[in-house]
Amino acid sequence: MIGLSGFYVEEAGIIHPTEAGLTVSPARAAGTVVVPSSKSHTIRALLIAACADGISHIANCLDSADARSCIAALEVLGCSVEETGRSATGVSLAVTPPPGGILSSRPEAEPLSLDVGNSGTTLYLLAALAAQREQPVTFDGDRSIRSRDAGPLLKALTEMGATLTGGPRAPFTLQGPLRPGTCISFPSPTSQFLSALLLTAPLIPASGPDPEPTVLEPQVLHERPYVDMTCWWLEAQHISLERQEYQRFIIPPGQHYQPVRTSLPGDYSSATFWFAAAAVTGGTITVEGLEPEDVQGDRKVLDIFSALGCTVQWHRSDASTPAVSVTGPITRGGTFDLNAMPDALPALAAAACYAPEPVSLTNVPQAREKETDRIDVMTRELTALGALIEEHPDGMTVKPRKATCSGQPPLEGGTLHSHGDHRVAMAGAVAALGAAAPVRIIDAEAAAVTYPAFFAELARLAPGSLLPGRTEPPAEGLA
Ligand SMILES: O=C(O)C1=C[C@@H](OP(=O)(O)O)[C@@H](O)[C@H](O)C1
Ligand SMILES: C=C(OP(=O)(O)O)C(=O)O
Repeated sequence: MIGLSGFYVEEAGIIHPTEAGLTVSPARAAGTVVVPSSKSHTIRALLIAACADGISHIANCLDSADARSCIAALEVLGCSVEETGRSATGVSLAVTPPPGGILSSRPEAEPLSLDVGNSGTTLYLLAALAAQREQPVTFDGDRSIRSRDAGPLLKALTEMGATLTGGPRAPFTLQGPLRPGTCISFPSPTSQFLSALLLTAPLIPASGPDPEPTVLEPQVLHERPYVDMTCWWLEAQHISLERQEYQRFIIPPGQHYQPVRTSLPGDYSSATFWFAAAAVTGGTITVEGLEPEDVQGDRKVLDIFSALGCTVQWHRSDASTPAVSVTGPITRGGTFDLNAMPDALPALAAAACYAPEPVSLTNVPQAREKETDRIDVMTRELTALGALIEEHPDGMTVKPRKATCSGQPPLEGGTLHSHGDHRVAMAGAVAALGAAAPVRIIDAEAAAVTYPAFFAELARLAPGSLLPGRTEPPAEGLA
């Protein structure tokens, strides 16, 4: 325990908000930060390891609520997951699948219940894998998970042979086995449905010497880079797969996963909050831990900050790890298609409040189907702080207020509710850095879903932004 205050409790480098919420005061953000490991890579690595023939050793796995939800679900399926090391950005894990693997089971075995917490990636990807088991497995999660529609994925799995009870939202129960040789045409408004079937199809047992492949034909597909990430993992696993762009995937059954032995890169979606903090406050933030050429689609947010007039610079030398700096402020507006990077919407919406020209975030209807309806929630919460936002079915336009043009802070301060969404909580904190007065963030602890150390890092990078020792936000003005 480092210290206790009216606003937060800091323990082992993590700031826990008190019940009153966490108050973020206007402050300039600058400095260097190492971001935590990628959530999307971590969950894929863990799932592949859980299905592999042998023990995996995965370095720099994300240590966050979503990652822990995935691990807990795999443990219920019989995996042993042991921490073998720890760094500032992640944990090293040894993953030992149960004898026969997590996909084998007897039909008469007791049904199992998995709680995926807040993790949609775990829910969808693991539901498809577990649908191969002959033992029924029930999936459930928190309120947000119970509101997310898994219908198209569940329908595809039943067409492949699974028996479904409940749905289309959690809780639902799946019982296998799946059969090879089906051709499935399905909408994948979240790329996670396609990723789930791509990870599952190779492992379906082959029936006979010349088994028919599984053919996947997604009809509507958002977030293509996440599909590329899944295919990147399958390629690393030497899985044979024939692919026609994003239209058709032909996957022979009877394949196997090998133990994973790798170290995972940092998370571009988490880094986006620091890029946005630099853009809002006009400081320079250097982010370490990211792979410049990684398959993560949110890598492209750097192009957006550049188009908004920020300076983006990669620092690469043989002697040091790569780092990227973003320097604000935002000097221009623009229109940006976020279809490939829906998770960037909350941070970009917060940063857009500080643009001198309109910023439109478009073609991202699936952002309404995340932990919250992020288009609606970000519009409402930023508007309550003084922003001028027009909501569209597939995005939003953030307009400059007169105040912005006259040099006044564009946001007034006040209260922002995260609605339990980690990215809304962190985006709210970023928005607060440039406001005229402090912003109290309700449910700030949601940040722990992907970035438990976020507020501790904010306190370090933006001195004065978090005020220990007070029980109420200052009535007016800068603290
Ligand atoms: O496949 C993945 O790892 C993810 C895909 C995206 O979700 P959706 O496909 O639900 O949009 C993204 O929002 C989520 O953070 C991770
Ligand atoms: C949408 C997200 O995650 P998930 O779908 O895994 O809950 C996210 O992290 O923003």
